[in-house]
Amino acid sequence: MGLQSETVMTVDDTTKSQLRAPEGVTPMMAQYLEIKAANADSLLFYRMGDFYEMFFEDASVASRALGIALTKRGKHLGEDIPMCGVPVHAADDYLQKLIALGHRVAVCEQTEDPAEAKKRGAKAVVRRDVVRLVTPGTLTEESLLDAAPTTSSRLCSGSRTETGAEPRFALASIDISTGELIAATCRLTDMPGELARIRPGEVLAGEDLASDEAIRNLVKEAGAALTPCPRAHFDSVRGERALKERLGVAALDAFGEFSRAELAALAGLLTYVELTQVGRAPLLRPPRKESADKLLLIDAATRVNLELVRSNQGTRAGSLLAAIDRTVTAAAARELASRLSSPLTDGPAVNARLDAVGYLADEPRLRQDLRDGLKAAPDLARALARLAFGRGTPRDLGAVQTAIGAAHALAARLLNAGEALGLPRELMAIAERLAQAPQAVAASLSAALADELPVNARDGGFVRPGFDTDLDELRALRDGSRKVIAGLQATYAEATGIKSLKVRHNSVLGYFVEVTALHAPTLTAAPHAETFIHRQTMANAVRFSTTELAELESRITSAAERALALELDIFARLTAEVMDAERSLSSASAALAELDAYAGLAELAVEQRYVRPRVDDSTVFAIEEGRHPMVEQTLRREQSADFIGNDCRLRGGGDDQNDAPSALVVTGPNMGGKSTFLRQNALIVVLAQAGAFVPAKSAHIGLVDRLFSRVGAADDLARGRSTFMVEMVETAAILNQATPRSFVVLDEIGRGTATFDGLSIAWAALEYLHEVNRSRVLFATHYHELTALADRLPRVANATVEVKEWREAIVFLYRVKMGAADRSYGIHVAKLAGLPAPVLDRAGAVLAELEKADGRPKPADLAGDLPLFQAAVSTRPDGSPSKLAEALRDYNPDGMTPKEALEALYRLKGLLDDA
Ligand SMILES: Nc1ncnc2c1ncn2[C@@H]1O[C@H](COP(=O)(O)OP(=O)(O)OP(=O)(O)O)[C@@H](O)[C@H]1O
Repeated sequence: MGLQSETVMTVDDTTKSQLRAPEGVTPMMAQYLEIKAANADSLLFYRMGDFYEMFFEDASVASRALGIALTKRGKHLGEDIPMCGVPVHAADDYLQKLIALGHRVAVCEQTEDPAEAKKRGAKAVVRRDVVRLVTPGTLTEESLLDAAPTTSSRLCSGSRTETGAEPRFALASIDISTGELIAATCRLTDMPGELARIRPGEVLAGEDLASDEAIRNLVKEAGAALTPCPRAHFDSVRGERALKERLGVAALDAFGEFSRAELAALAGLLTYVELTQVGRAPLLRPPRKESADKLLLIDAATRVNLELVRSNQGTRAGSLLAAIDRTVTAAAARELASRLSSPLTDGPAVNARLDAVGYLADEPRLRQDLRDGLKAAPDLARALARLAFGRGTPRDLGAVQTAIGAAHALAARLLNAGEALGLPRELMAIAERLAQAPQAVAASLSAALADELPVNARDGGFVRPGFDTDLDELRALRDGSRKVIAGLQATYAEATGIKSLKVRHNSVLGYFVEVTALHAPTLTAAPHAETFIHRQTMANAVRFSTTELAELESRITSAAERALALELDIFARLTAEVMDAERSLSSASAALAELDAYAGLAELAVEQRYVRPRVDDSTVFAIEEGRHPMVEQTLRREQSADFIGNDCRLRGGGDDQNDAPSALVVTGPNMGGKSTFLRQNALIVVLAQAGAFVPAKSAHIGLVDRLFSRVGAADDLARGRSTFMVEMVETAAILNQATPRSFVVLDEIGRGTATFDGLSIAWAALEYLHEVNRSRVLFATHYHELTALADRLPRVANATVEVKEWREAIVFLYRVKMGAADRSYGIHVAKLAGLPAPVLDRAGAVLAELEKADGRPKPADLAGDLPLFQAAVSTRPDGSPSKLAEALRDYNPDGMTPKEALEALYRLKGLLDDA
């Protein structure tokens, strides 16, 4: 097969030698070894009855990985064969675990009935074949594909376009569960962001590319498995030809202009899919070209920092996606996740999306009707994908039928509303695609399918009575015979005079007559002995068969078998009919998801009071009373509290006549709301350019080309870098990439090192952003010294979060106002956090001293000038004796009565508490 992954188990040399010598082995083992040798890089799930068995090294690896018992089965070359197995019905769970651990699994099924094999001789082995390879990027099982839309089963393939100073990479990706196919090109520096956006489970690369250290690290950091494939798979000519063939088109131009490298990446992808699915053709939607210049570039760290589709805990809950998702179908939730992951930079496209949201926000009745209709629509995309893969079920056909009906109903509702009001472009296009859902297919399905559909085609019974006369006849024969059998019980009971005689069925005897032991002699004696043939004696019952029963039974069986075969034929025909209409069905399914996404965003806008942002080509960023989508909802839910909206006005581009600064330096106490303010503005950019309304009173956003958001990093020891190193690497990335159209959010950068070093770096970075990058910048810092920059640089201004002091405590107002913070209140916040009083006192004293010194203190000075901890109780920050010390000095223990001494003690304690 030639596919190898570095993350998969490799077959060790002993196993290889075991795999080689098939002499003297049982025919079954010989078959196993042959199949295993052809799939040496995968664990082999070898179907035996109701189990998938694994042998040899596979068994040891899998039993360890899955925590299942390792047993033995027979001998091979004189040694026990290790074996373990998983039941077929639970195989999905085990597959999932193995895939998550980076293994690949070859699923080997019996491809003929054991009865067929027997006909070839008693020792003949049932034919088996690998029917597919399961790898992280090629999962299709519903249970494997965690229904949550944040997890993606994308398979990605990369190819390098040019070497030299700045190589570019073409990335093609497919979502096997829906057939969505995308190609794009990016620079190496943008690869981490692109991979974080696509979130592939597996990345394919030609052997040369896959051995590149930088590429391997990138893929590893993206959490995907890297699978090296032969160079020959990445042949652009072959890719183009394969795509055209699959899509039945003469040219791909209609779908976009694909570069040679993109076609090569697509070729690698399609070849691998073909190999892993062993000839079965998955669903393929026409490829979409994503141009880097049409997408807002968000690097990997920013995606994590802003929690776009996953929270920092790795869950969907807590993410921006979870906060804004009001869609009613899983497909639309996936669509929304993809829009949030890939906001646009194309103004007209953004505004077209906003038009659609705005229209539905203004039409509550229409919105409600559409949402009700969408709720009733099944997941068409996944049903189609399963049918394409040959893993479809009658219920998938039913889903296609229902979805076509829903599509037409929704199209009619939209067009009807549009007649009066005129639909915006996006909704009109959706209505047209929905109206093209193939009604003829729905008609065939509704004529053929029964009302209740089984999960499995092999269960039969899904074809509607009256649809096929042959099938009806066979069913009548089968059911008629069953009735005759039911009647036979009465006939036999009367003939023998045994009232308790029963006709029963089991899988060993088939139909049989059962009487109690007491009555058995009646049947074994004349005249009944001729009719009733003894089969089995149980503790209390005796079982007999009769020729009549046997004949009826074989009639039933053959009628049932023929009926099932007919039904399966009909199933195949219907599936083919659906697949012939694949293009228009895929388009309708995408339209359903988009409509739901728009209706969901409109619902959100109304429910959460979001407004339509004005989006244009300027470099303005003007937000009035902006809010943080996640913090706002959490506050309301958990504390019934309102979020305080804050304005933010910036203008990038570096025009010194700006009416607004290009950079804001935000200072203020810890916990005051700085980070929240910074992030909410970045999130507003993402929402607006994804085509959603935003949490604000008004918003005007000049399209942003790159978005950066960084927090002074936490240690990344897993990657072997210190806090400071991570921070500097990330800051470097921003300074090297941000443009006058970019939006940069920096939260406490530079704090990971010695104060003055950190301050100097933060200072220089801000100057550089101001002079060179000229981006829109929000810069939160605890270095108050940075506020001085506002006086030196024309486009830097200060902002601070307001607090009120109240009886030595502080109250956070969460209001951002222009100007610098007068003090930092760090010690107040430390008090809120419950630091012991002596520590707070001591910190207050050190602070006073530092402020007096107005510069960098020498540790020696501090030690010399200030009292130590032990003394803190007896001295004030200014060094004078405390009240406690003074009171103590006045006491004369010898002159006190016990009562007075006790009172004095109480007083001292009181003074201590006041301290
Ligand atoms: N505008 C607001 N309205 C209401 N509550 C807010 C607002 N902003 C922040 N908060 C509340 O204050 C908490 C702290 O805010 P945030 O983390 O932004 O503070 P910070 O100034 O960045 O603190 P630190 O400097 O310690 O990181 C938030 O979790 C939220 O509960």
